[in-house]
Amino acid sequence: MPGRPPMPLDPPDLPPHAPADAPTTVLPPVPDLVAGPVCPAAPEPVRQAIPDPPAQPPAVPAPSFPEPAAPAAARAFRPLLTDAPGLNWSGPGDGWSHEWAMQTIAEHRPAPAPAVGVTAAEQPPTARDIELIRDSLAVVEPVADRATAHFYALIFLHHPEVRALFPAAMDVQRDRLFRALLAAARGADDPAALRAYLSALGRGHRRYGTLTGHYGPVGECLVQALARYAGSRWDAATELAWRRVYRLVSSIMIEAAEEAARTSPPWWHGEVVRHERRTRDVAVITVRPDQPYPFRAGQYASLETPWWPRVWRHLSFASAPRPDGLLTFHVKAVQAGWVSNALVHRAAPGDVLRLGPAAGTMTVDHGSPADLLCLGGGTGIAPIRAMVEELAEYGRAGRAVEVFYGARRAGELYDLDGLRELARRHPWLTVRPVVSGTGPAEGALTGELPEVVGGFGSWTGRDAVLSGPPAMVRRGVGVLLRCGVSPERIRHDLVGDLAAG
Ligand SMILES: NC(=O)C1=CN([C@@H]2O[C@H](COP(=O)(O)OP(=O)(O)OC[C@H]3O[C@@H](n4cnc5c(N)ncnc54)[C@H](O)[C@@H]3O)[C@@H](O)[C@H]2O)C=CC1
Repeated sequence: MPGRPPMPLDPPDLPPHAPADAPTTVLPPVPDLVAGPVCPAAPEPVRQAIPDPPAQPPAVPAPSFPEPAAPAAARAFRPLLTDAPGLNWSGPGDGWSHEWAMQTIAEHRPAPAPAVGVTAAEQPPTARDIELIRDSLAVVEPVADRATAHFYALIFLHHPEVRALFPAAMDVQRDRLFRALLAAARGADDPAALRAYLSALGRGHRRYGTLTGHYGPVGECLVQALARYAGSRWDAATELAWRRVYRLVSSIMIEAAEEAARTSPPWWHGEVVRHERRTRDVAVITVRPDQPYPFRAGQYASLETPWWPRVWRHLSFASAPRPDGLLTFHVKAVQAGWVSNALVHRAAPGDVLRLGPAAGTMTVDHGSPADLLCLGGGTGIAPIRAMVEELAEYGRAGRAVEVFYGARRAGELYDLDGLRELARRHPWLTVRPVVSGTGPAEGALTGELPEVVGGFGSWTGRDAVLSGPPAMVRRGVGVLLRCGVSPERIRHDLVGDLAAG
């Protein structure tokens, strides 16, 4: 058995870059804010007035499920990791982290009563509150790892019943929480978008087992942790600001979760029915959900594998809703990616995954008369493939769709045959493979995907969708803006990230 880490006063360092599919959180206030491919601030494109818009895809009716049903023909879940002392550094079940947490908390006893009146904390946040929150976050940012470790230590010590909702390894989780707080503070400028996002977040948190009663204690722990690490920047006005914002955030999430509980289960089970290795690292996985699963092309789901309990990873649907109800995902095994490696290298037909509800706003606007330009990089092609399928079913006649599909090597264009097959059947669709690395690239354009698209000249008047590595999306947006695409016509899955600069 691996030895326990020494007993430092500080928790282990966070990895500089969290793997794409590292653990996601299970508690409010905003843990998933940065975990998903789509962030809340995606602007709704300007809708044109057009006669007789084509039919939208029918929404799959969501039946009422008081409790999630047992999966049909499910294989028993056999977690790979049920006890990992070296990883499970945080939580009352772990002696090392327990000791550390006791020490840190003893140093800083919970603040007595809040310094502000209940009534004041119940008021909606003001613009000044948002400023105070941003100021205090700026102070906490350099010590974010300690602040978030302290936050979780407080939760796990004072509310140990909550520990079971979290993944065993908490390191990436800590990083996510703070980045989420930053993203929420930034998003406060657009209350409508933030509300939409928080509602989705509240619905999504049902899959973790989050209950309405968890929000209050979590808020208290958050305020205490921030109070400790905001140092002299913390005062009564800042505390009031945090309480108001937290109250608003949690009320939106709770309302959405309770609303969703009336019509849909907190999660779905999905049995793997097909597993195709397309390259060494990429698998295309088809899943049969145990109940009707409502979604739109361009959205994504959170997935949990049997091997890494409570570790969720976002994946886009790679096909439009179809009559047999099956769902397809494209997964690339990334370095240190627990979920992605399990899905690519271990999953097989018969394995049962868990799925959270569909989320994301990068859907096709069938009311738009504009031609559509799509940039898909690597497995980022997945939602674009789904959107093309949906357009084939419901798109308006005469709307041209151009897909640029980028990879580093020709052999990595794992979905090119399928896209070309679609293009053969639908003359409105053009598919252009783009290869950025050296090596043979027969039939493909060469160069970095954004620059290749920019080389085509003006794209004025188009709707555009981008999906792929964040750097590609960022550069792609810049190129499209320079090529005449209006900002409100550009959709991608990194809006919050881009807003961050
Ligand atoms: N699996 C899924 O359902 C989805 C995945 N994604 C994301 O898509 C990404 C796919 O990653 P990989 O397949 O490894 O792609 P990759 O790293 O192999 O790159 C794919 C394409 O993007 C271009 N690219 C990469 N970095 C670039 C940069 N800095 N500037 C300009 N172009 C750049 C490459 O030249 C290539 O054309 C991941 O970040 C994943 O999270 C996004 C949406 C859905």
